[in-house]
Parts: sequence; structure tokens; C-alpha cells
Amino acid sequence: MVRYRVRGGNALRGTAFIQGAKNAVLPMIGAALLAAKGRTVLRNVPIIEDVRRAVELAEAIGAYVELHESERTLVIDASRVNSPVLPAEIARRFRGSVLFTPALLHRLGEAIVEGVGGCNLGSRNLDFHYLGYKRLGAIVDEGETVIHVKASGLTGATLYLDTPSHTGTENLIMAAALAKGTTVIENAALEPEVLDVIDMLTKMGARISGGGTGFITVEGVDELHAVEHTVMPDRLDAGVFAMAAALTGGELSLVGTGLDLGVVRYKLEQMGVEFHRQGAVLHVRREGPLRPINIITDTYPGFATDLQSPMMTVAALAEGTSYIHERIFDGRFALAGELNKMGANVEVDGSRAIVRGRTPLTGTQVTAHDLRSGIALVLAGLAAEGETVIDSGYLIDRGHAHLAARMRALGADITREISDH
Ligand SMILES: CC(=O)N[C@H]1[C@@H](OP(=O)(O)OP(=O)(O)OC[C@H]2O[C@@H](n3ccc(=O)[nH]c3=O)[C@H](O)[C@@H]2O)O[C@H](CO)[C@@H](O)[C@@H]1O
Ligand SMILES: C=C(OP(=O)(O)O)C(=O)O
Repeated sequence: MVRYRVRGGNALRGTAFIQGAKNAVLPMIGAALLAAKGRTVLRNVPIIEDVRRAVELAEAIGAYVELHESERTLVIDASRVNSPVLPAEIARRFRGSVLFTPALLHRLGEAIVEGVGGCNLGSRNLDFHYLGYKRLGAIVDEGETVIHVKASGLTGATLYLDTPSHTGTENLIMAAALAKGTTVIENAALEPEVLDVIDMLTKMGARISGGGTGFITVEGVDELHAVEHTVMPDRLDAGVFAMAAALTGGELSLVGTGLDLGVVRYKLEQMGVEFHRQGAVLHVRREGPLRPINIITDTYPGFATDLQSPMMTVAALAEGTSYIHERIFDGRFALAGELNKMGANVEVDGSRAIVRGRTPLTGTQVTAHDLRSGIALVLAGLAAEGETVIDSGYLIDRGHAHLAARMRALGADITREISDH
């Protein structure tokens, strides 16, 4: 059992090094498995638990993988992929397992998905993925727990997503990349991580156009080759560090090439947080009181649902009432009860939450129900009086690399412990 212990009160100051993006590296590992020859090299890989699970899953299907942690580099040789089974004990531990299906379909003609994990956020359907595979010619047999997808060669088609699913778009692009003929994906996701994956696939030899427009066209090719690619910075990790500076009244320089916080920056600015760009470095600080805010989560370029929980913590420390409308997931307010244990006043009504600030927070024992509620509780702990103890830290480690060490370097009083219970 991993546990974080945070003693609040210290303002964070210094340079925060932003990790590579979890939601880009996972599909890139899936993409690397499409190359039947050679070794793929991924740089700026975040050393997070989801990457470790992805490495285990790639090895389980026969790939050779080296994770060089201190160099933040992955080397993947997928030439010997030989098992279509994504075993439950690994696949159920992270969402990114869903991104291995296209490679198995192309390389082995079938994928046996024994489970898919990820944050518990209410319903997380995969129907767009499976409907898309079917339209490309696959047979999908959805059992109680195991899903069997079979295809002796995929053929391009017009695909449509009811909503622009992030991993759904990535999976259908990967499935179409080696299909015969042309595929058009309508209502495709616009997230920067999706565009980074398209960049990598394009280097691999894929023919993809329309990334970032919502209408993606993929001309199938016969093979994709292994390449080197640098994972983009994690805008969620960056957002969390910006919020840490904001709620502790500190000042941080965020380092991560080409970092763009988009709407999160504008929302924090409305709350009174100052941003100042100096070339590749983004400075963030807060001097005056935090003002309340309204947030509506949306697909990119809207406010990212993954930063809604951390923002709820910031709102609890703002002077006045904030309103949050969660539109992507139907179960993403588990944080409210935990924040209220610390003294916050958050009222949830369906997909809306009202956060009445400012309430002084007091450290206590709290539970991370998912990755982002976990990091939101770390943020609360940084601003609380006394000690906050957060279980289960594994969920935080799923998406943030060396969190305690990175925050300690900035002056935070935070430790990561491993215990038997
Ligand atoms: C590994 C990864 O990249 N995870 C991210 C990805 O998850 P993920 O790709 O799972 O999220 P989606 O964009 O697919 O899901 C968004 C919404 O669409 C619904 N939906 C999705 C697919 C489908 O086939 N049918 C369907 O109904 C889901 O139930 C959910 O309500 O995008 C989410 C939304 O930005 C982020 O919170 C996750 O961090
Ligand atoms: C929902 C998240 O991740 P996943 O899709 O990997 O569960 C997240 O990163 O907040």
C-alpha cells in the first residue's frame, strides 16, 4: 500500500520539471507494437505506474521492452509479438490497455481483451471503439468479461464517434493506418496528445490528415516502421504544479518544452493567478486572494475533466462560491466528500458541484478514489493545517512521476511511504 503524507503550510518555490504526458505515451506504446520490424525509441517517458503496466502488458504479448528509467527512455521491439491475449491481471489495472487492440488485430488477426481498467469515474464505455472495428471489417464478440475481436485484414470505411472519444480516436486511427483503402473518422478528438500520436504514426509511415479538425482521413499503408519519438509534456502535470503555486502563495517556473496550459491558464488567471512566459519557461505565482470561478468541463479545447478535481481544491480556497459542471464523466465528484472531511464546503447535485470558499482546511486521513482526486488531495494537503494522509497513493503514482521528490525539491513537506496495510 502506497501512502502520501503531506504537512501543509509551505509555499512552493523554484523550478518544476514537467513530465512527459501519460495520455500520449500510452497510445505511443500501442503504436510501437504496430511495427513488425526494428526497435522503437520513446523519449521523455514519464516513469509512472501506468507505463510500468504497459511495459508488462507489451511483454505479456511477446514484445521485448527496455525501460531505462533514469534516461526516461523506452525501447520497444515488437517483432516477436505472438500472443493475442491481454491478460486480466495486467489489463484491468490501467485504461491504456485498450490501446493495444489495433496492433494485435494487425499483427495476429485477433485480440482477446480480458479486461480494461482505468480510473473509476462512472460509465466508461468502449462502444465507439468496437463499432469502429466492426465497420472496418472486424468481428467483435462481446462476452461477459472477455471481448474477442477478430479480423483477417481491415478495410477502410467512414466512421463516426457520437462524442470525440480520446482513446477511441487513437484506436480507430491505428486500426485504419494499416487497413486497405481510405478511412474517414468524423467527430474525432482534438486533444494535443492525439495530435502527438498522429505525429509519431506519420513518422512511422502512416498517411493521416485532418488531425485537430475533427475530421481525420487515414489512407492505409502496407507497413509501419519503428521510429524515435519524444513524448510531449503532460499538461495535466503542469496544471497541477501551477495550482500548487497558486494555492500555497508560491512562485514556480514550469519547464517543459512547448508547454501550453490553454483554458486552465485562463481560468487560473480569472482567479488571480499570474502567468508570465519567458521563452520556453512559464512562470506562475499568486500574491493576492484567490477569486471564485465557474468551470464547465469539455473535450479539448474546453476545460479538461482530468483537472476538474484539482481545480475543486483550488476553488475551496477561493474567497466566495465557485460552480463546477462536469460534462464528461458521470461519476467524477468522489473528491467532494474527502475535501469536506478536511473542512471544505462542497455540495454535489448530479453533474454539478457548488464549492463555498474560503474554508480553512485541516489535515486528516483521506482516500484517493482515482488518480485526479488523489492529486487534488495532495494539493489540499499542501494548503491545510497539520498532516494529511492520503491512501491509496498507487492511484497518484499511476499518473505522476516521482511526485514527492519533485514537490520536496520545491519546498513541500511531503513523503511517500510504503506500508503493509
Ligand atoms: C488513457 C487516456 O487517454 N485517458 C484519458 C481519456 O480516457 P478515455 O479515452 O477513456 O475517455 P473518452 O474520451 O473515451 O471518454 C469520454 C466520454 O465518452 C464516453 N464514451 C467513450 C468511448 C466510447 O466508446 N463510448 C462512450 O460513451 C465515456 O463513457 C465518457 O463519458 O480521455 C478522458 C477524457 O478526456 C481522460 O479523462 C482520460 O485521462
Ligand atoms: C481518467 C484518467 O486516466 P485513465 O483514462 O487512464 O483512467 C486520468 O488520467 O485522469
